[in-house]
Amino acid sequence: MFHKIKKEELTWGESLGQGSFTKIFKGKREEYIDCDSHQMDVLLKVLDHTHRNYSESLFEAASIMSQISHKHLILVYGICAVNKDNIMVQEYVKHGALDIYLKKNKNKSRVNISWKLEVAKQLGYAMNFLEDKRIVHGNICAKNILLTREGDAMTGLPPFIKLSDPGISITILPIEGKLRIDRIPWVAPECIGNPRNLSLESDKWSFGTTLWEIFSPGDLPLNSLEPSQKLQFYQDYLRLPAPKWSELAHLINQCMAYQYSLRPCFRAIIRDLNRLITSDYELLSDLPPSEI
Ligand SMILES: N#Cc1ccc(Nc2nc(N)cc(-n3ccc(CO)n3)n2)cc1
Repeated sequence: MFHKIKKEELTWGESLGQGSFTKIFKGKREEYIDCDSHQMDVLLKVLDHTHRNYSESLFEAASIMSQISHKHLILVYGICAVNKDNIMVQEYVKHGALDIYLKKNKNKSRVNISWKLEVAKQLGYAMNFLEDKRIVHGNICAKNILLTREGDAMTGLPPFIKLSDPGISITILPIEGKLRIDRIPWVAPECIGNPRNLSLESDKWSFGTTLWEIFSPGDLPLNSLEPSQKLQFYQDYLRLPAPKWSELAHLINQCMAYQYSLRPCFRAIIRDLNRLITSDYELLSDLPPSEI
């Protein structure tokens, strides 16, 4: 399962924002290694009291991430459950979530095509690792990608990302609720009607949507649609607006195949991303970065 962390070990810092069910805070964790104390930065993810009934889903998310370790997966130290608070304690990632970073750096030259391809490839490695272990993540999106290193185009230092925990699983969200529709177009079509269809294949669909997010300058897909129109999008087998770069559009559409057996495995996705990386340089000559 996961390590139980005592309240006394934790010191609370500033609020860093909130998700749909949780609030996140910076914190410090006191830990004793061979009897002298060490203070380390941690991220405290607190389940809202109103969603206390979702606590076992938060524990499940922590448990999944605690069972495995990989350089592109977030390190979860454990859970601290005190009176009515349920807190997931994870490593503190310096630059936070990718969706916010992309918005903030929308037209910065630092976040160029090779930067985005590197981030996409690292996510592919994390997903390939999970696929090899037959572990379903269930909530792949730019909000759950964390940036440990911004990278530096001058020195050629690439960015470095870690995939965060999946948070509250869609399988326990009420079927009629808006909360599940809000996850369109990240959640695969086969999971909207029956979330039990969450699978390694549905993670591939979400990867496709996340690729679209990474290459769209900070836009949210289908953001302008009402919930009913989002459902209709799937019923009409519609596609996200294709990026101008046709090879990228092709890869996104392969991942977001409505027929889940047609979605490529992550080994194939990584191979295709490597092809884009090598082909990318001819492309640079004729399109400004924001026009991909
Ligand atoms: N300004 C600012 C700022 C915000 C957050 C961090 N750090 C961090 N560390 C983690 N381990 C996880 C997260 N998350 C953020 C959203 C989610 C949802 O998954 N996680 N943020 C650093 C700077």
